[in-house]
Amino acid sequence: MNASEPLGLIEDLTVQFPRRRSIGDIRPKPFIAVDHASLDIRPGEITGLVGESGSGKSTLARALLRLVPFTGRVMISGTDVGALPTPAPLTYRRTVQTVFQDPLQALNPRHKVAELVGEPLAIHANFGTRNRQDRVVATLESVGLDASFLHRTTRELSGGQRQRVAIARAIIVEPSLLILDEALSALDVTTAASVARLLYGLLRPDSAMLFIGHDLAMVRQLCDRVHVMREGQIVESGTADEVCGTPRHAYTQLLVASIPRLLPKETHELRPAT
Ligand SMILES: Nc1ncnc2c1ncn2[C@@H]1O[C@H](COP(=O)(O)OP(=O)(O)OP(=O)(O)O)[C@@H](O)[C@H]1O
Repeated sequence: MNASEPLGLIEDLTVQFPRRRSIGDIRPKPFIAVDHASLDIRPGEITGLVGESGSGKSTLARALLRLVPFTGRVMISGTDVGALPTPAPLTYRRTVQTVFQDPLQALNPRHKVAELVGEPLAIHANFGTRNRQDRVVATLESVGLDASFLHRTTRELSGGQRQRVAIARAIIVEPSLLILDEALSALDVTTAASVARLLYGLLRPDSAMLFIGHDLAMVRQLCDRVHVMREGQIVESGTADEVCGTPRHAYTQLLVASIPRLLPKETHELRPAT
């Protein structure tokens, strides 16, 4: 895949949810959570998706994962996602992995780190079946944890370490697209910054990340390009510096104005010098 070719192409994506009937309302109109949204996701980049709570960011991500019905066109790594059955086949589920805000919900508390990180290799049986243990250790090391963590449960880890385990579990099957849905939001600033730095190291030229978040200061540091979502629509798109530095849409201006002026020191210079 060459860098000019998008890894993900989302055109006119619309997701509607039926509303419950209310008294006297025979057929209420469906609720439109994502409203004709278009964006692309380029390889080798971290694409940001920002917007206030309820603006439709997670629903857009769920459409990419083929978890909700949608109209419009979604192409991820050459797969026409709308043409896939629900649930999506294993081969596609390997292609797109997600890390959520709360790793305690996503990770079985009775399982040890070795099982949690190794499990996707068992699920995706055709992928990396040899030297499974070595691969688990190498993946843990790539997220800054070592073999001494293998036999701990998630309750024996800090929030940052848990999120690193969740990232290791997602990347062990080498997805083309890693969706980070508020993945840093529950972490303190220092820990979030160190996990954000880690994300750079994990980005391959043929893979991409979709970073969903509220924190525009973090998004500006972390992302290459940013899309701003409001009431299901993409209202502004551009490079992180354009969108966060010289926002054009009034809504983005409001979001930017809400960034604390004094950013904590740790959020500066997340990107390695180029
Ligand atoms: N399964 C569902 N049925 C009905 N409405 C839904 C469903 N899932 C989401 N919604 C609604 O769609 C809207 C968008 O929700 P979504 O979770 O995508 O927003 P978000 O931008 O990710 O918010 P947050 O930042 O709080 O996670 C919300 O009003 C939500 O209540």
